[in-house]
Amino acid sequence: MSKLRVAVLGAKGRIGSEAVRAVEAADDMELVAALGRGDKLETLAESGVQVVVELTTPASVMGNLDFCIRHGIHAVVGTTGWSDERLAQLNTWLSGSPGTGVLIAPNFSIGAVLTMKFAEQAARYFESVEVVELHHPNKADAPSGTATRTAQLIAEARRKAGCAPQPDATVTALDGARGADVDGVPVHAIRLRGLLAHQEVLLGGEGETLTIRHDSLHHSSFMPGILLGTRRVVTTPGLTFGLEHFLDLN
Ligand SMILES: NC(=O)C1=CN([C@@H]2O[C@H](COP(=O)(O)OP(=O)(O)OC[C@H]3O[C@@H](n4cnc5c(N)ncnc54)[C@H](O)[C@@H]3O)[C@@H](O)[C@H]2O)C=CC1
Ligand SMILES: O=C(O)C1=N[C@H](C(=O)O)C[C@H](O)C1
Repeated sequence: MSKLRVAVLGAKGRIGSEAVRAVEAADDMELVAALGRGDKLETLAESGVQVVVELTTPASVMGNLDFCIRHGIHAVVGTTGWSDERLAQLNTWLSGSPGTGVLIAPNFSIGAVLTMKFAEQAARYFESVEVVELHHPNKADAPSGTATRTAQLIAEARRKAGCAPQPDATVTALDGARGADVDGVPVHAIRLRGLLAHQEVLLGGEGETLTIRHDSLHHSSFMPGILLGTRRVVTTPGLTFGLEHFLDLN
């Protein structure tokens, strides 16, 4: 059987360099390009690549995906910074390239995907819910893509269940003291040397609390998800948002 031809964009970055090693080690994949900032995207077309793993920056990702989709190259995207406008733009591009698949995964680690799922399930049973994400201090964006997605899933679950707004009697607060408001869910971002990527979802009801916590202790935690996404995206045209769609979670 022929090997899947894979390229990594952001190949010298923290997660990109780990992804290069993971693709090289996968028996069913061949690494045909590993590009960093400033490298020419035309190299991709010449390499005969089938799937690009995009792990760069929010400023670079749209240009890279525009190129991939125009050339019918599937993409597995871990880069953060997704807005409704950006997703709509991607859908427009994809409609002009039927057969091309793009997976955007706010988080590739199975534990983080499960944290989001469990938080979504628990959200309607508790009066209060807040998200705390904790990352290494070199992270460029806050709150994390994972925390933003978690809060959106929680908010959607609470809306569907007809939950009342969360109790919060705060009248005066220093800017930022109550975190960022993501769809009505407070999200707090901590940056601390020694950490990698961690998240807690705190839920509170009458006389009880529930804490769902996940810790990524090494970038290797993201690799099984990246490899799974790479194998599945070639047979999944259009836009898929979230690795959970490639996992049998129901
Ligand atoms: N979805 C997930 O599971 C994960 C997502 N991430 C996300 O991945 C992104 C990268 O994270 P890190 O590796 O920690 O950052 P990093 O800063 O270590 O790496 C980014 C790399 O991309 C390069 N780059 C920038 N523009 C480029 C372009 N146009 N073409 C090729 N390379 C380009 C940079 O020079 C840098 O080497 C961030 O958005 C981060 O939040 C990180 C870890 C897990
Ligand atoms: O920048 C990181 O490191 C990570 N970014 C992603 C995010 O913003 O959610 C995934 C993970 O948290 C690691």
